[in-house]
Amino acid sequence: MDGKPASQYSAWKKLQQLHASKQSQLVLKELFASDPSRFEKYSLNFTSSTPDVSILLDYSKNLIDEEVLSTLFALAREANVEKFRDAMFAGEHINTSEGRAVLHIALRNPLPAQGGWKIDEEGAGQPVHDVLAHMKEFSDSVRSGEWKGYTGKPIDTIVNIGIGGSDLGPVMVCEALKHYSKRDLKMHFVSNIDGTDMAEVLLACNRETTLFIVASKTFTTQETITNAESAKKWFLEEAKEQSHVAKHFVALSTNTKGVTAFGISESNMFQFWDWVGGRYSLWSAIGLSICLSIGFENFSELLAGAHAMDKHFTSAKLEENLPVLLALVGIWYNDFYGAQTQALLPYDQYMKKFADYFQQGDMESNGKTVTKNGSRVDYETGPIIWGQSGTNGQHAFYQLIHQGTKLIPCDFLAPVETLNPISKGIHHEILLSNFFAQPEALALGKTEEEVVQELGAQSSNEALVKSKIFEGNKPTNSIMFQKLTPGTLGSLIALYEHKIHVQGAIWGINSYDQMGVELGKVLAKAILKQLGNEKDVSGHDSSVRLSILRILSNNG
Ligand SMILES: O=P(O)(O)OC[C@H]1O[C@](O)(CO)[C@@H](O)[C@@H]1O
Repeated sequence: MDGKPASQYSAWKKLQQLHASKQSQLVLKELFASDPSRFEKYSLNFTSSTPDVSILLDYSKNLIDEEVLSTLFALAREANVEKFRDAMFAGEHINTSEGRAVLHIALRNPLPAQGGWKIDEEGAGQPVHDVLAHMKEFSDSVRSGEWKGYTGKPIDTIVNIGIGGSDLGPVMVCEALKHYSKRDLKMHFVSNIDGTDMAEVLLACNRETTLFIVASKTFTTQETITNAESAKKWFLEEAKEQSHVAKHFVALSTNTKGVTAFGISESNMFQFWDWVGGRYSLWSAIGLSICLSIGFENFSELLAGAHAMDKHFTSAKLEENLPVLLALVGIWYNDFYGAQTQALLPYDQYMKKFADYFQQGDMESNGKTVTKNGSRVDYETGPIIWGQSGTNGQHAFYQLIHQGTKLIPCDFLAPVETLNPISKGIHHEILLSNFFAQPEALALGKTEEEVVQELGAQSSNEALVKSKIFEGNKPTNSIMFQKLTPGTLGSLIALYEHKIHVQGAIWGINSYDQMGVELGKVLAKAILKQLGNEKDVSGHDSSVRLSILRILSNNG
């Protein structure tokens, strides 16, 4: 909680010893063979009735036994994980470097009168619900066609302009909940400063029927403001009158001054607060594009699903707490087995952006080298997050997971029921068969004897035999959920958010700032000023200087 280095905990030291002494005994094939109740022991259910959510976490295919697991829980206790969690929920300023509370959980918290927590932080109660009411009113009127563009036509295209947390959450959720979307409302997301991003989207837009959402917590982000200015210029080329902007541009921000200076009136602004981190902001006004796509009721269900997971996280004991479990087994590989990465592999095409989303969520949160009190860590912190939907990934990178030299812990996720049971459900059956087969293959592998038997006469080719051996013993979690509903997605996102929180607490780092993205931004601004004239190019290493000069000579 106070930024104590994790390596100083006695449980940490014991885990180092356990890793050294037990590695050869932690063999999944043998662990399953010797304990028929391993699945019952190492699986957990999360259920909620409103909204209806059912998630099964099977963590039996991890390189753990009772002793390892109980030491991991001891580590969580020694690191005061529960206290740190409660501090977040109470609105304490756990983002110490910026002196801020971390209250994305307040965005999905019902009012205290309706069973929510009381949180003493400006904006965290009624104002959240006032903004939600504004989002409902606005999204209802756009979706019903009541909101008209400057020539009196209803809106049929939404363009969300934002980057990082002001883009990735809305993109991921809109994609994941497409099944629930208003299909005749086209959704676009522009994030990159590369003009290609905006130019290609504008080709698909009609000025009379397009609504631009400028999403930026700070309203100073270079990419977003430049893209928004270009969109406004494009719009005014035909609309002409500045007053028409009000029908076609809204802003989601904490910065009222910046929004009004851009030319968007306060009435077209949806507010949020500095205690909402960008990468945790999809629950806030930043979710307006989600609301427009799937409707306010579904958006509310998404929030309720996350709130249900918040309740679980705050009330379940550590041993039965899904986020805590994911965090602890992650630490086991990250810090003791030397795993560098963690793959997220959803067997649900709607969730194809899930790993992209948590790349920012996890890596911007826990990609830190100093603890909260400023000492350099002498252990590994946040993992590299990556992945894509199954079965596509199987035909791309699974080879390396199965037979490469790197240990890659994987989380497999899949729905019991599909939303698209085409061809009598055969697609889903095949999908699920792969979802079960991969963790099994990763865990059990294939021995030399099995390969020899399989190859028969060809087994005299030793090199061939060796190439077909699967060492196995690769750890995985399997997460099965009933169906991809808004509520379920909300719970799943909150599950991973809290996993990140627990890991950050144990590592003693601040998971809620992102100083590491600043230096590049500052340098880019300085270089931008030099891109007009050769004489201005100074202060760089030779590689940057000569490359800039090459661009300048190309520009004549
Ligand atoms: O919403 P803003 O202020 O435009 O910031 C966008 C993104 O930029 C960052 O500050 C850094 O890349 C992210 O944390 C944030 O999500």
